[in-house]
This record gives sequence, C-alpha cells and structure tokens, in this order.
Amino acid sequence: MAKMLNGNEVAQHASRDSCWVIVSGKVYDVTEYLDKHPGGPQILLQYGGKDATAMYEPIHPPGTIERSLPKDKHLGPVDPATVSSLSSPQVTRDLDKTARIPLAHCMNLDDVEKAATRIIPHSAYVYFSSAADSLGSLANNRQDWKKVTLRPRVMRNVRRVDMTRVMLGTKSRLPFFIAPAARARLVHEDGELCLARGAARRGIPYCPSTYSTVPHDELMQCLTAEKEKVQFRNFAPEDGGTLWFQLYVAHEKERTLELIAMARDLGYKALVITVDTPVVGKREEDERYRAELATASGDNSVLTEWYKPANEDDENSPPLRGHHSSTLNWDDLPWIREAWRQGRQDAGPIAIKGIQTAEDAALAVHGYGVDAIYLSNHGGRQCDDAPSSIRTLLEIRKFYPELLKKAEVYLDGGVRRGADVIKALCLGAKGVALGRPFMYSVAMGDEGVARVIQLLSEEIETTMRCMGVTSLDQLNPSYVNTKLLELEIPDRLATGDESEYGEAWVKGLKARL
Ligand code: HEM
Ligand SMILES: Cc1cc2nc3c(=O)[nH]c(=O)nc-3n(C[C@H](O)[C@H](O)[C@H](O)COP(=O)(O)O)c2cc1C
Repeated sequence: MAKMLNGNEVAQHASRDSCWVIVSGKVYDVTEYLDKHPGGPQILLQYGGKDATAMYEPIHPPGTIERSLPKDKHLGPVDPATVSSLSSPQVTRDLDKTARIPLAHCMNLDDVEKAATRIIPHSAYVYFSSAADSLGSLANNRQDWKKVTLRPRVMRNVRRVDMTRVMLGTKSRLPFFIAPAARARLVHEDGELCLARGAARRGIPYCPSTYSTVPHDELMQCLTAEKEKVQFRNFAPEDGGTLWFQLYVAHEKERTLELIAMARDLGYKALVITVDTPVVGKREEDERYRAELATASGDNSVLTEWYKPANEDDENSPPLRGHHSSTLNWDDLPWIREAWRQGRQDAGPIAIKGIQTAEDAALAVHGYGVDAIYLSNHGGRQCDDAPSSIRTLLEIRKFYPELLKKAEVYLDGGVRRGADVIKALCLGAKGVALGRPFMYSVAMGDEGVARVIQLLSEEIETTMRCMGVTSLDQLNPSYVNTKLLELEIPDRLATGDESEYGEAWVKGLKARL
C-alpha cells in the first residue's frame, strides 16, 4: 500500500520543476502533465501543493485522472489532518445578485436564466454563457428566430392538441430534447442526474455529453429507475424518457472505441457525433476568467506562455485549443458506425451534430447515409459568425429539399420560445434541442428542470392552438413567412467548382448508392 503523505511535504511541490496536487485525499504528480493538460498548465500551477478537489470535481468527468495520468504519478493518500484548507484564488465580477428570483416567478426561459445567474458561482456563469470571438454566431442564433414570422389560421376546433413526436426511434411527449452540455455539477451536486430525472419524468430524450460530470452508467440507472415510476397514456415502456450518447471523437482511436462500446452496452438509444469541434472555439470570457484567476494568484505568464502548442516540433501533438480529434473527417464515419452497430440490425440511429451548411448536410445524408443530421453552431461557441441553424435549414430546403424526406433533421441554438420550436417544425425539423436553458435550470435542481420543460411545453401548446393546428404533423411551410431570412440565403452555392455539390453531384451520388 502507498505510504501516507504529509500535507507539508506536498506543499513543497508547487513549481514547474515539481508540481503535485491533491484531489479527493490523494496526491498526484502532474509535473510532466502540465503542458498536456487541456485546461492549461497555469491552473495546475496555481493549485500546486494544494488541495484542488473543490475546483477539480465539477469540471472533470469521473475517471479523468485514472485515464490520463500514468500509475506511477499517483503518489498515494495524504493525511487529511496535515492539509490546510488553503483558499483558492477567487475572481468575481459584478453580476446583478441583488435579489433571488423564485422559480414560481419565472414565466419564460430567459427568466430562468436570470434566476440562475443570481445563485450560481461566477465560474459556472462564465462557462455556460461564453461564446466564440465577437459573439457573432451567438447573436445570429437569437436574431434569426425573429426574422421568421408565424401565419396563424383561425376558426378551427383546437380543443385537444397532440404534442408527441417520434425522434430517433423513440416516442417523446414533446418535440424537444435536452442538448449535450458538460459540467452540470458546477451548479448542483446532483449535476446531470437532475436532467436524467427531468427527461424520465416528462418523457423526453436527453443527450448527455461525453464530458458528463456524472458517470454515464449512473445516468442510465437513474433514468431507468425514474421511468418505472411514471406511465404515460399510449406510451410503450421503452418510449418517453430516453438517453442518447453524445460522442466527442478523441485524439486516440482506442478511447473513441471505448466510449462507443460503453454507450451501446449501457443501452443508450442513439449515437450523436459532434463534428464542429476540431478545436475548441476562442471563448474569450472563459479565457479572460482563467487569466484573471492566474493574475490573482500572482502568475503573470499569460503574455508569454499561454496557448503555446504542447510541442511545436511534434506533428502528432494537438493544435492550439485541440481538445478533441482534429483529424476527424468523413472517412472516419464507417469505422465509427461499425463500432456502434457491431453488426446488429437493431442498433440505434446515428446523428451528426454540428452541420452548418447545405453542402455538408448533403454529404452526410446522400454521401454517407447518416440517419439524422443535427444542425447546430454549438450555441455560438465555436466558429464566429457561423449561421444560425434555422438559416442552415432554409439553405437545405432551397438546395437539397429531398434531404428532409431521407433523414431526420434536428436543430438547436437560441431556441427559447414555443414559437421557435413551431417555426423549426414547420420548416421540416423533426425536433429541436436546448442547451443553456437546461444548464441554468440545474442550478434550481429537479424543480428547475421541470419548470423549463413545463414552460416550453405550455408555450408550444398555446402556439399550436393559436395557429389552428391540433397535431405537429399538420405543421408545414405554409404556416411561416420566411421571406426576410430567405433574402439572406445565397442564390447558389459558391463552392469554387459550381458543379461540385450541385444537382449533378447529388444525382451521381444517388446513382452510386
Ligand atoms: C490531476 C490531473 C488532471 C487531469 C488528468 C486533468 C484533465 C483534464 C481534462 C481531460 C480536461 C478537458 C475536459 C473538458 O474539456 O471538459 C481538463 C480541463 C480542465 N481542467 Fe483538468 N485535469 C487535472 C487536474 C486539474 C486541476 C487540479 C484543476 C484545477 C484545480 C484543473 C482544471 C481544469 C480546467 C479549468 C479545465 C477546463 C478547461 C476549459 O474549459 O477549456 N484540472 N482537465
Ligand atoms: C455550457 C455548454 C456546454 C456544452 N457542452 C457540449 C458538449 O459537451 N457536447 C456538445 O456536443 N455540445 C455541447 N454544447 C453545445 C450544446 O449541445 C448546444 O449545441 C447549444 O448549447 C445550443 O444552443 P443554446 O445553448 O442556445 O440552446 C455545450 C453548450 C453549452 C452552453
């Protein structure tokens, strides 16, 4: 058994030459890991010689240390009596924390966000709210919903409405699901469990992130246990609350295969592959916050040391901000699909998340036969000035309308109102997803999550009645006016080679399929 270390000894190792950290009562030597750490070396140096548990736990998925640090860097337990509770550097900026807002006073999803920002730690607010560069795509996400208007029909009997939808093979009570977003434990100790319970109780899908801070097996156990307590009319036991697995393709193929096998064996019903993150976007609020933390602890290396690639001479070393695979390309799809299906006919569907153009939608569906495409710019967190997903959907309708019959289309980004959901469905989306509203709702635990689902559900129901429809299948493009946004859609696809993705190209592909 490893010998018990003394906190005073650990405290000596707080420099680049030797850096140890304490996590959950155990000491780790991270000296050689400093430049490989996706969160950067500075944060590790700030916690060098100290207990980093409170900072570490809500950020890292379980098993991160076990997977990433060689065994000989696990130095052993530390005597808790010898570890002083050193305060970690704090940075706070003036959020409006004047008064708490009770959940019962939240009448829409923006209210829930406002209520959450009054109670969550600043670090969580920064992580949830941040977006890339000039916040261009973040702005597009909200503005473009308003450029599409509804065309309500009147004088119809709308006493009863049906909001159910089959999405990726499972019947859902509502036409939306919980988008993947990591680190829910930043705001609630149950973290992602609140979302799994909400999905089970309200009968909708939840797609946890690869980086869920609650292990994926616990999420599945939680969902299964909760589902046993609810029964929805006209729903089979396998319908209602469902888990899909969001996959970030890792640098190492082995790790990706391991994740896929885990999700399949645990009974996750669909594989959602995120493809818009060859690098993590330049999220300036995140980076500013980390710089402020560093400066607060006397580390001024931000101007000289930060964001250097780990090893410029090694071509296998990840590029700047390269947390996930930066080599992922269309030719990887077959092995990913094979790993998911394992030769089984009944394996769940595969969706590609992060499609932002009509060309890539066509490639995914016509070229690679994916079951579903998920239009998303990652909540504006990746490429600055990327299109909103409703714009990409209009582009698809214009250039490749047949895609909508061949594959299921989902989208997310700035969806905050029932009317937004209805607009997307009118234009052919099968369902929509929400990221931030659910993350903020977790700050208020199970009740917060239930409130978001309830508010959105009520808005969809009311909008349907006002529109004169009683079932989602009745929605079609005649219920929306898209003229304003259409004006901004290109007349033709300028791909360099005009024929490359044009009709002839699709026809050629179709002939070969
Ligand atoms: C001891 C071994 C550690 C390992 C193996 C490790 C590993 C990782 C990994 C794999 C990520 C990427 C996860 C993601 O993108 O969601 C990450 C991110 C991060 N880590 Fe660690 N970590 C360690 C210790 C720590 C400690 C002690 C702290 C702070 C006290 C820390 C702070 C962070 C932060 C702030 C990020 C987020 C970076 C971002 O948002 O871009 N890590 N770490
Ligand atoms: C805090 C946060 C964490 C996220 N983490 C992930 C993730 O782990 N995997 C992923 O595919 N997308 C992730 N996303 C993107 C969401 O899945 C989704 O595309 C986006 O939040 C939708 O925009 P919205 O927040 O305006 O609803 C994250 C988004 C946020 C805000």
